[in-house]
Amino acid sequence: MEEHFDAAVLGMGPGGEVAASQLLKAGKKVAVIERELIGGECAYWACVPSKTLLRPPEAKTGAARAAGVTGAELDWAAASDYRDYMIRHLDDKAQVDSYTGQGATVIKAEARITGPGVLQAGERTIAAEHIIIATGSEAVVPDLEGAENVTTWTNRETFTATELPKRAMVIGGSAVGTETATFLARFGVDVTLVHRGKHLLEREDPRVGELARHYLQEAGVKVRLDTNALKATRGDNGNALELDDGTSVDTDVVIFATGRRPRSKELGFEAAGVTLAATGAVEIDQHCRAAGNVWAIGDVTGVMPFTHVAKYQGRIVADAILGRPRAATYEGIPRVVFGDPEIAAAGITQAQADEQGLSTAVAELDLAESLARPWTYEREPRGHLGLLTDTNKGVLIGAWAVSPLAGEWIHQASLAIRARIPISVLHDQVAQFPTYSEAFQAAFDKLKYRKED
Ligand SMILES: Cc1cc2nc3c(=O)[nH]c(=O)nc-3n(C[C@H](O)[C@H](O)[C@H](O)COP(=O)(O)OP(=O)(O)OC[C@H]3O[C@@H](n4cnc5c(N)ncnc54)[C@H](O)[C@@H]3O)c2cc1C
Ligand SMILES: NC(=O)c1ccc[n+]([C@@H]2O[C@H](COP(=O)([O-])OP(=O)(O)OC[C@H]3O[C@@H](n4cnc5c(N)ncnc54)[C@H](O)[C@@H]3O)[C@@H](O)[C@H]2O)c1
Repeated sequence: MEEHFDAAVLGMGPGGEVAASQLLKAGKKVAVIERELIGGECAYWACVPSKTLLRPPEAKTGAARAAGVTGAELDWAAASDYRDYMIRHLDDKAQVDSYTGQGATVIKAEARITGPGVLQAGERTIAAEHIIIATGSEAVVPDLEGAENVTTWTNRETFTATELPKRAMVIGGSAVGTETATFLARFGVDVTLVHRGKHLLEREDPRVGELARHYLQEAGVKVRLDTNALKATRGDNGNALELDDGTSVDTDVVIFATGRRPRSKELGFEAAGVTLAATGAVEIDQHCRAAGNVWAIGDVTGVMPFTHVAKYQGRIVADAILGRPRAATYEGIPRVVFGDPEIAAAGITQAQADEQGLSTAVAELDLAESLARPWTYEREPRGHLGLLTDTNKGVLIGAWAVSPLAGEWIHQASLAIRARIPISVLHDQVAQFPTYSEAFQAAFDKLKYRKED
């Protein structure tokens, strides 16, 4: 027998959770369907455990860098206990009870769409006026010869590990690779990171990649750029990874940080009129509509795969269903990699500006040369800020910062880009002394940001 709902949310990661909560608050009859754990990848295997485990080493290096502090030590048992608490011991009973308490029908089952407005979730047939696809993404595991002979991890094993290996090879030099290598190296693991590109974090400006490499090396990571893993073997000295430069590196574990793929295969989305791109991403319009009354949010859309974007799209869809539609805009949304120091960016890069034929000006600031805060913060001050402006419009279009707390103060650039605040206003903005935020004014001092300057 069919059960009827105003909306069915397929996948309860951060995107699905926000959409469901907003609709429940508005009094809608909602079914939420989750095959694993309510909270999704982010809460159990990605953002939350990684940031929880990156914090203790950050505090330790922070203590070592601050004048007058001695004796901070890492305690893996305590750190991993707290991580287990933060990932709810991989148990979502409290979340199930909470959504049930809010009036949702919670179905813990694998679901697929069987036709317009109809889903099959385990034994249950769900008919819904609106279907919200929020099935997220999964780790891409490349076809590495010999991988079956060695221990391989993705983010799931890495960030739920109870014991750390002595040696680790990380394949992939983007966000997951950088955070994984930072976490493991700071906890004393001998880490080699192999990246096939010329720069780490290739979607950012090359300068960001250079700085990321510098700080990974400072943490003890051996960074191998322009190098590919060819074959994994098991020998007397444990596992080994043969690389395409003719060398081989011994390791206990090979960690894939090689990207994510939308979870869209064989879920019947086409039965509801949804179009999938070649990448498997669900195609959406500016209201996150995938077809008729079918909506899609989060990683499955392939649009900026971040939790904050999934949550934002969840609000966009809930508003559309509740009769107050607004277009999503992705301008200025921050991107933060939680290295040590943090690596943050917003807006577009120089390469993207060039592709768009924009007339630009750039400035880079070494924070220690211009500001007091880096010196009051740590004995050997770190930090760089890069700005990119559109000289025709006199607005900021891109910014990056590699610095302590950059993930916090990048939000000024984020807002400036999104709201297109004139640089004359930004330049006149007064930041508290002594803060990292003062960097913006100092960088604007260096910048030719209007054509007539
Ligand atoms: C190591 C790592 C660290 C990260 N750190 C950050 C960070 O610090 N900040 C940040 O913003 N982003 C981070 N991300 C990205 C972030 O995890 C994702 O962008 C986010 O989880 C996407 O949310 P989502 O709701 O789209 O999907 P997901 O979190 O993937 O959730 C989708 C849910 O759908 C369920 N599902 C799928 N198919 C079905 C089905 N057929 N039936 C029922 N249920 C189904 C899944 O079980 C899952 O629970 C990180 C990613 C990784 C890998
Ligand atoms: N702090 C954060 O917000 C945060 C942290 C981690 C991840 N994330 C999100 O998760 C997404 C996935 O991150 P990611 O780093 O896994 O993926 P990615 O797609 O950003 O990078 C994957 C990397 O793996 C390399 N690669 C792919 N296939 C390979 C192969 N066969 N051999 C060698 N190298 C290969 C690519 O060149 C690339 O550098 C990101 O887009 C990001 O949005 C966010």
